[in-house]
Formats: sequence, structure tokens, C-alpha cells
Amino acid sequence: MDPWATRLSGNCKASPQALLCCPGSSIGMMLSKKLGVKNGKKIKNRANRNTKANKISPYLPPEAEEGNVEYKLKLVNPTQYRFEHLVTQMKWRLQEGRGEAVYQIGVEDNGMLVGLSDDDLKASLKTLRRMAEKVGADITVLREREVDYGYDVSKKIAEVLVRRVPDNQQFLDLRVAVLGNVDAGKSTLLGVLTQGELDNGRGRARLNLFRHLHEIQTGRTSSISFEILGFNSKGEVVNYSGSRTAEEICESSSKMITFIDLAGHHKYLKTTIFGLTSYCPDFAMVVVGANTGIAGTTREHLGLAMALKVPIFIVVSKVDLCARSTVERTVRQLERFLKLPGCNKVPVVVSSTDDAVTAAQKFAQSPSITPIFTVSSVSGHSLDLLKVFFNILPPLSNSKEQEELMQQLTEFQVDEIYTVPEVGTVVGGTLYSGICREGERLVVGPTDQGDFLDLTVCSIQRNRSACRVLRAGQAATLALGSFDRSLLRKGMVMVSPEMEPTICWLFEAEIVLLFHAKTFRKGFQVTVHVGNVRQTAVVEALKGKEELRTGEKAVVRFRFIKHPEYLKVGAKLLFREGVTKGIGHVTYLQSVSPSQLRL
Ligand SMILES: Nc1nc2c(ncn2[C@@H]2O[C@H](COP(=O)(O)OP(=O)(O)OP(=O)(O)O)[C@@H](O)[C@H]2O)c(=O)[nH]1
Repeated sequence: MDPWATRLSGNCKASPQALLCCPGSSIGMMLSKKLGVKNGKKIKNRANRNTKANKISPYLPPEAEEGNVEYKLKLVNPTQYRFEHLVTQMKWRLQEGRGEAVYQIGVEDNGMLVGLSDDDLKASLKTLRRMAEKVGADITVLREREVDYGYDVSKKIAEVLVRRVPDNQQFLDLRVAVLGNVDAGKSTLLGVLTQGELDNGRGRARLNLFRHLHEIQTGRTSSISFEILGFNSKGEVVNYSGSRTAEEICESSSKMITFIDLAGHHKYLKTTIFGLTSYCPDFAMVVVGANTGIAGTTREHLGLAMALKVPIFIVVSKVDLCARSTVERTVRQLERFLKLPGCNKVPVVVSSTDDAVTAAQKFAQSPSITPIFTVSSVSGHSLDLLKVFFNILPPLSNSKEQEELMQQLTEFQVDEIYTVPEVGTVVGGTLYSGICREGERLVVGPTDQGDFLDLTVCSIQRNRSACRVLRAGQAATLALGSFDRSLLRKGMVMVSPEMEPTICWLFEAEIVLLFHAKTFRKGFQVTVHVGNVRQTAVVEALKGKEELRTGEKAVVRFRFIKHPEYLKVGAKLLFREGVTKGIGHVTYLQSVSPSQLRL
């Protein structure tokens, strides 16, 4: 883990420098408070004064060798040799951030905010622009701030986002799962962000997102839908307000946020869990109505995302409907909840552009930081802060990890199956590893008999536009021509023929029982979710125990009841049945071959 992130995570001691990492912003102040800075009052007072004058205190945490953040004191007229070195360094930082890097100009490697005169800053930004041009990247100045040393001449530091879409990619891609109680305003918020038009408070904005007639009639999301919000290289929003088709949005964007809109109603909880476990979201956005606070499924959704270790940020919606005191009460309720020992989060309220920039950076570095936005989809209040946040939010894994996944054999998880007129059978899902090209021959399975069947990928689409090559981590739909749809089911995998996939009826998992009304014992049946696999399994044995109570751990042997599945040791597992819930990971598979299954 990046040492900067380590320092900021709730479990470790922070250096006083780290505590001042974002002074002047409410985030800086809240982190300072949470991490127990002595002299907190002094910091707060100074921070308040600084906010007014946009002046900041003199330290950032020291520069980390790894990660995508680089400090540069000055970049004025570098020699050709130094310029080449700077360019190489920029390439490395961009690689660390999978195409995005943040440069802090006017800052020493030890984090000291020295600041530059206007002329030096201008010259440094010019050099930075030249460096970016050399590597084919764009730069956006996120913020310029004055440092206050009491000198007569003002000194400034600048924070700059450098973005380069990797050569083999169309755009940088992040997936955000959208969670929250029914009627919290999830679909409306997505409608407003992706269509660019405000809501009327009676559900106008969400209409474009609904897929089924009953959804339009009841106003409730029942299935999973995907919505896209693009940003161009200058950090401007690209959505349906300026583009007619998804293809146009993809073409003009260098960064794409794909929202996975999940259902809020308890009735659709299975679909919501499926969305979280199978679509591998980078982040989860939990929407909470300012008027209702934590209600209905909110607690459960927060718990699910935390159990699956998906970093969360919170959007308090509908602030136009409530008095300021009600909004503050909801925010306080969320803060209390997030700080509970089970959650162990550091809530940070975002109330300025400065906060949004800092929140995006800190959030990606430390999963315990939980930004809270307060917005309205009707008045548009603070939606700009949310957009700033999305524009800067970096991916969690770096290019190296991504590269490693791409080197592995192809494995595509089948999450959706459709029949499209004139195209034939189409499957939707995520490429877990490897690369998949048009015309590629793969095998799909396991069938009920444990077989894998041959198929050819006829064409690939991402975000409704054609794509020739799919890379690990990307979601897409693949057309399979005349392949018989009835042979497919959700939860199957399409893998390269060289792979020998392990399939099993029986597996073991180390689990924690999160909640169970009575006792959990042999013979109990639960719905098991592992990645895109969702099937009822029966508890065959509890190792070394007769029964399990809430909060207890054990290694449990499960047997699927309908058909064998493709699983991997180490995969995260979640199970539920009524109020019973548990999480864990797969520790052992009793793999079977198709011939054994036919006996
Ligand atoms: N006044 C006001 N109304 C809002 C706001 N956001 C959403 N609404 C209204 O709240 C209602 C519910 O919004 P939805 O977006 O359908 O809620 P949801 O969370 O997607 O609900 P499910 O799809 O059932 O999970 C609609 O009538 C919206 O017009 C807001 O910021 N202000």
C-alpha cells in the first residue's frame, strides 16, 4: 500500500504532516480531528482563516515513490537532458495511475509547500504542458492556491491532473455501483448526470433509464441497468445533453464512468447482490434521501458493499426538500453510522470544489475515507462537486496489475443473455482475465453435465458501440451468432480452450455468520453468490462445530443443488437466506471432470 494511504487509513498513526494533507478544506479538518491531532483548535482556526483567503498551511505528506502523485518544486527552463528525464518520470506516474497522474507544483519532495512566484509557476506549467505533449497526454489545472508565509510577494502552488488514454484503449474506464433505499433518488440522480437535464421532483429524469413497462408504471428499478458519463481530456462532462448516441459519447471521452444502477427495493435484493458481486465495481455510490436518512435497505446495502470491500462514497439527495437542519441531521446520522467499530470509516463532508478534489485523491488511496456529498437532482445543488469528484477519481489498480491480468488466459463471465433480432444470441458480462478479439474461439460452460461447448465470438460491443478487442476488467456484450441460447445460463464462463477450468458440486469456504435468527447448522439451505455464480447450496458440514451463531467463524462445506459451477479458490463468497447472512472466501474445491459427472 502507498505509504501515504497507509498513513491515512484509520488503523494507523498519522504523522502531523499527513494531518495537514488538505488543510483549509473540511476534509483536512475532519481527518485532523479523527486522527487526533493535538492543538486541533489551532489548526481549525487557521484553516478557517485560510479558506477565506484560499491560503494554505505549509505541508503535504512526503512524496511516495509509488503511486500516481508527483511533487515538483519548479520546472523552469529544464535542460534537454533533464526534460527527457522528466518525461520518463511522467510516463511512470501515468502507468501507476492507469493513465492518470497528479502533479503538485511548488512542492518539495518532503511535502513542504514552498510555493512559486507567478512567473515561475507560469513557466513550470508551460514545461509540464510540453512534457504532457511529449507523452501524448493532456493537462488540467485542478486548483491553484496561495501559501502563506507572511511574505509580501504571494507564492502559489498548483495541482495538475495529467491524463493519457493508453494506446491500446479508447478511454479510461471506472465502474460505480449505485446503491440505496427505494425512492432515495438513485435513478433520478443518474438520469440527471447522464442526460444533463434536471428532474422535476416527480420522476421525469429517471424515465430514460427504465427498461420495463412495470418500472415506468411503478417508478421502481427491478433490473440492473448501465448508464455512462464521460469526461473529455479537458475534464468537461460528455453526456447525452451534447451527444446523441452512446457511440458519440465514447468517441469524445477520454474517461468514462459506467454506473451500475441497482434496485433499492428489498424484493430485488438478490439482483442487487448479483450486481455487486458479478460486475466487479471499482466503487459504490450509496444514495440516501436527506428527508428519510438511513432507512429501509440503506443499512443492508452499506453492509453489503463493506463486506465485499467495495469502497463507498455517499450522496445525500433531495436536499431541496428539507430544511438545512434536516440535511445536517441526516449527515450526522451517517457520520455516526460510518464511525461505528464495525464500519471503521472516516466520513468527510464535501462542500467545496477544493474538498471534491482532495476527496477523490484521498478516497482512492485509503478505502476507509468515505466522502459524503449533499445534492439535489431538482435544483442541481452541488452536482458540480460530484462531477469534479468523478473526473478526478482514479482507478484502484495500477497498470502493472492490469497488464498481469491481460497476460492470463481468457475468461469472460456470463452475466446476461439476450436474443437480438438479426444478430442472434448475445451475452453480456465482464472479461475477468486475458484478451478477447472478434472471431476468437472459446468454450462456454459448465453445462448441467459439466461440459464446455465450443463457440465463436462474432462481434463485441462496449457501451453500445463496436469494439474489436476486449481487455481484462472491461464489461461488454459479445454476439455469438446462431449459438443455441437455451444452452446458456447466467453464471457460466467463456474461457480459452487451453484452460482446464475446475468445476465442482462441492466446495468449502471459511465464513463469518453475519446474522442468523437461531443457529446455523448442517442441512441448512442458502443462496450462495460467488462472482457471477448464484445458486442454492446446502450446508453439508461445519468443520469442528455442530452449529454456528451470529458473529462466529467456521469452515463450512457446501453442495450446490442444481448443477456444478466454475469456482476459484480464494474467491469472495456471500450467502443469504431470509435474514441469514454470511460472508467469506472459498478455501477448497472438490473438482470433478465431465466424465465423472456422467457416471
Ligand atoms: N425534490 C426532489 N425529488 C427528487 C430528487 N431526486 C429524486 N427525486 C424524486 O424522488 C422519486 C424517487 O426517485 P427515484 O430516482 O426513482 O428513486 P430510486 O432510488 O431510483 O428508487 P428505486 O428505483 O425504486 O430503487 C422521484 O419521484 C423523483 O422525482 C431530488 O433531488 N429532489
